[in-house]
Amino acid sequence: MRIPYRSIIRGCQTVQKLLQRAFPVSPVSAQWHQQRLILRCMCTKEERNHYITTPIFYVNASPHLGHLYSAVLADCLHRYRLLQGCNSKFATGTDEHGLKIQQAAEAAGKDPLSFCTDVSERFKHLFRSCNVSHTDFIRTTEQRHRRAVEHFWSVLQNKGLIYKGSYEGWYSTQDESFLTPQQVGDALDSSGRKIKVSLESGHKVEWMKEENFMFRLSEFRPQLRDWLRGNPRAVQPERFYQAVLHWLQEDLPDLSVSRQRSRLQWGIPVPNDPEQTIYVWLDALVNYLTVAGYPDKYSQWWDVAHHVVGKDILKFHTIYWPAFLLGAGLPLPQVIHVHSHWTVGGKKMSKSLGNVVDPLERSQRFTTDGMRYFLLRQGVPDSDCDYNDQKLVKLLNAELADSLGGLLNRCTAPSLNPAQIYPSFCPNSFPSDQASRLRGRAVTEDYLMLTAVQSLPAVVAQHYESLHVYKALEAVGSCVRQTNGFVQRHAPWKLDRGDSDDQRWLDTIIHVSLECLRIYGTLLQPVVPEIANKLLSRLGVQPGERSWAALNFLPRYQGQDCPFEGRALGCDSGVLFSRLENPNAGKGKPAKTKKAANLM
Ligand SMILES: Nc1ncnc2c1ncn2[C@@H]1O[C@H](COP(=O)(O)OP(=O)(O)OP(=O)(O)O)[C@@H](O)[C@H]1O
Repeated sequence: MRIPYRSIIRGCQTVQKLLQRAFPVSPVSAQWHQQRLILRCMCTKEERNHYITTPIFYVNASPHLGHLYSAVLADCLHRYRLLQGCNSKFATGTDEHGLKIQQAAEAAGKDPLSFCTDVSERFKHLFRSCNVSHTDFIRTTEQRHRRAVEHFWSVLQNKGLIYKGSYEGWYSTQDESFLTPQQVGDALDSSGRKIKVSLESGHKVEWMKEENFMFRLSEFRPQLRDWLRGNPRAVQPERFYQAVLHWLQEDLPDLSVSRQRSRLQWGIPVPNDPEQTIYVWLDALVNYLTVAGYPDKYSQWWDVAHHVVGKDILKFHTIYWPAFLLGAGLPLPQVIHVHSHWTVGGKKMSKSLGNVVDPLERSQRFTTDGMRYFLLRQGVPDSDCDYNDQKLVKLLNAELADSLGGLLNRCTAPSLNPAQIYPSFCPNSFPSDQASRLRGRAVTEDYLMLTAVQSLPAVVAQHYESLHVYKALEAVGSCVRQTNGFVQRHAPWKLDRGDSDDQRWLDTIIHVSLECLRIYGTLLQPVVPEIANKLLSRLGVQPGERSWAALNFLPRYQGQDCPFEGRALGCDSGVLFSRLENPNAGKGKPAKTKKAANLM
């Protein structure tokens, strides 16, 4: 049985109330126990496998920032699952068939396969450079995929769901999409000629009339509605779920699933009918099954599939794809996570429009983790986000260089930490029981900070799971600010080292701050793996001590042993994140570090 995360949280909230009754003097204790409970429940045996996919990207041109965004969102979810101790399969790849590619290859004077190989390699290179840790990269021109598509087609055909018919209507080659008359409007092309366009994408459409194979999509409307009504979290966020339900109120005509071979040669031929080529979207969507192992052994992964897709392909993933799967008698994806678009000057960044930001060049200029952090910190699944270099530099300097990097500098600076160790925690200076608090040196804000950091893993987990990564990063950022405030408030550099009480308090301040940093570093691994590694290595946290289960914040406060206390810090490999220059001031060279300035 799977226990949804929300039920765990609700259950934990009930348990928290009971614990608060059991530990009336220390609400923090109750939270500590709540967190343990959540950590233990996180990855139950039944939830061990996860299969995460990005869309496969169309290779009609080089990758842009929007593609990298889809990939790092999915990568973040995959890395988070691994941290939880789950088995996670993470697939991405390239979509290589269709008329657009046939035409692009012709224009480039190349044969389609070498054209595809060339662009596919660019996607692979980008993902490698940006630490996208996919476990499979599929190309739809591979033999394993052709076999899966042919099998899938035969299953649908044997069930009587595909029939030979005649399609007449509007078609957008640019979107590889069929449109109803209501989805089409008038426009003028660049030379002022009247044309018909898709109202949604603005791309040109043409009237198409040809004999081809049709899929009985209309039969699936009731089943699709039942699925969505019974699974209100199947499409997230909510606004996209509502959009799909709305579409399902309208007519759902049967769908053409092949093109005449005379028009489209670059694709998989329909089994037993060499005059027809399989529709590129049916071909592309089956990639998720191919990677899971279809048609052989696939249920281990297929039963736990999560798709991450842009809103431009919502209909394909929430109507066509589930209908094909229902037709083939296969389970539906668990969740379809939808995200909005990166825009430039308010317009969707798109290969066809050419208004693209080169993600490779930007990640070289602003670092890989800088780009990952910016995309995940600013990208909001529900609404579009405009890309801007200045905004990026400002955000990275404030949050990674000054706030997080500054905190690490302070706590590891030889001036404050001459022994370069994880110093001791003194329970008398920071007592956990209410009665002794007046005798300690910690103040109310310090206790509030502990409570915030204590509950941070559960907060972050919830946001990672729903792919609201920006909310997770907001929560981490707020705790980092509180920890900086803690250090600033007690100004350890002003304490008298000759006084044993002051020295114990100084050590406690540093111990607590390092513990906070350890939690931040562990939680940030899915977003900024290199920075998190640098931070945790500097703290002396070993690779085996970086999992979700190892979070266990500030055990000394609970009277337990802390494995880090007294341990030597790792070596100093420089500032955590070098400040970037404003792109207007110079061409994005790393600015002088503010290491000294960050110290006090
Ligand atoms: N501007 C964007 N912002 C966020 N994600 C995007 C953006 N553009 C594309 N994507 C991601 O890439 C997926 C597939 O995009 P596709 O390969 O069609 O790129 P495109 O630039 O939209 O191409 P085209 O302009 O040829 O339609 C989208 O579903 C989405 O996941």
